[in-house]
Amino acid sequence: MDEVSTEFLAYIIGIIILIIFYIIKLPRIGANEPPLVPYTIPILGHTYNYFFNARNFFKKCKEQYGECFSIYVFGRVMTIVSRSSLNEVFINHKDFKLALSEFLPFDMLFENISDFDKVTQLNAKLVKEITGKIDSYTPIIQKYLLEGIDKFIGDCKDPKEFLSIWELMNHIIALPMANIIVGEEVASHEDVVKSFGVFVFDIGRIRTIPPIFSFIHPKLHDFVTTLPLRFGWNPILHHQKIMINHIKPVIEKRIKEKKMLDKDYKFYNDTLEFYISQPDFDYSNPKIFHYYIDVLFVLIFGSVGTTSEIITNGIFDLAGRPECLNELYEEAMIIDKECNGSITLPDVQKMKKLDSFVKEVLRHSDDTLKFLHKVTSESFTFSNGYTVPKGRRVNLYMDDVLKSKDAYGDDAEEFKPFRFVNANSSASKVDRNYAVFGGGKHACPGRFFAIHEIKLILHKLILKYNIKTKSGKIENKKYIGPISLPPKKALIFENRK
Ligand code: HEM
Repeated sequence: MDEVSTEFLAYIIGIIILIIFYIIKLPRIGANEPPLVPYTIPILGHTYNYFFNARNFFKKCKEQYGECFSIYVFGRVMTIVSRSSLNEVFINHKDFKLALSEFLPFDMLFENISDFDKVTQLNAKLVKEITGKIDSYTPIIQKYLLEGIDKFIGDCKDPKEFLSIWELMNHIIALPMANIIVGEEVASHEDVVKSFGVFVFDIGRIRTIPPIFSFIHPKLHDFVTTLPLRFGWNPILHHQKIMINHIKPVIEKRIKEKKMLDKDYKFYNDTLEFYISQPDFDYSNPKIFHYYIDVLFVLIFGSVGTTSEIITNGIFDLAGRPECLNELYEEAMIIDKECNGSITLPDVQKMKKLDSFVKEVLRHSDDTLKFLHKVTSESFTFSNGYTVPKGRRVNLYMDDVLKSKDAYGDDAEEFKPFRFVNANSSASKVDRNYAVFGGGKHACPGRFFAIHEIKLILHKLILKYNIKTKSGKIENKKYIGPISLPPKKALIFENRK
């Protein structure tokens, strides 16, 4: 064969491969499914709009296609569910499951856990127990928050500029969280507290690769992103080692005490006691002990980064609005005077303006879509008649819920810090128009604890510092497609006179 005909053959084969690829990748939508929004570029589908124009794109799609519609992103169909149907996803646990593994390879990260549902149930039980004792934890939270603020922000007689505010807040709240979760003795080690603070960011590094390989096949993306793990780089191992080294001697000590004191044994006020008291707990069996260390890290993963993200958003929302900061300062001063600086649970409950502010911060978290689920039953039919098949990715249109004019009025888009002051609607209350903590049976059990801690730290920061954005403006969040992250801008802290 001469050179020209070889080239021609290669060209034809290339075109055939492309056509086959195109046919394989054509989205298939069943008869009764939510409509697929048309698109112009094959294979790419709606990926560009999903990534670079999320807010406007989903608004237009809803106006045109209604409550439920489907889009084609990263080589797969995804159904978007808006406000009226969204709650059906939360309450039908047999049909939908939160698809966390789409973001992180949990089964590879936490090698000692085989049943994540069991772990979630155990941690949910633990969190409900600590919520019941929130009053007894308040002095511990307060003590270590103050220690963290002093250590990481300190004296700002001369204004100080801080750049990585989310990391800063993570380090501060790691202190009270570590003291409550693993207890004061274990948390007295600096590397333990540091692990609490950086663990979420270390894991997050796996998430940084956008799912471009999913255009070929989702499994290829999973394979590529887990390559470092397959070659032995697991960001958890280092933290596990630290925790095992410091927790083991404390457990040994407590078990000895228990034997010696029997009924007179005084339970420590931390969640380590909860794990130790589980019937199958055995620290001398490495398999069981390492399993519980992983369970502990799942709790840290779900509790520290989430809380510090909202605190960070809150500080930016304050720093850009001096009039709001002043009004909250006045409320904080009155409460601080009444309790002489030592806050109790009823004092936190008195912070009505702060509670309303925190709720508005959460309402403005600004994720267009959130809570990616997967259909786990054969199919699910919404009350509007649309059916989604098994395996379908279902994402929730949070903007449509949290910025709903029906629920929040014509000014729903506006940030109004004191919107809820007289509304008898606290920041931790779950309802269908305020789904920031999920909904149904699995709604976040840590929300009372989280709001309590967020209010406490903001109260202490507002009392101590005047906080401003360096630019003097309200800073925008960072957007990665339909997901938002706190602004990555500088803040100035200055002591109050
Ligand atoms: C502002 C901070 C927080 C936010 C925004 C948040 C949000 C959420 C969300 C959206 C869920 C899933 C709900 C669902 O599946 O429907 C969840 C579950 C959970 N959260 Fe939180 N969370 C926060 C803080 C915390 C804290 C501080 C703790 C622990 C002290 C915690 C413990 C849990 C647990 C154990 C679950 C699993 C519940 C279950 O599946 O039954 N969370 N959280």
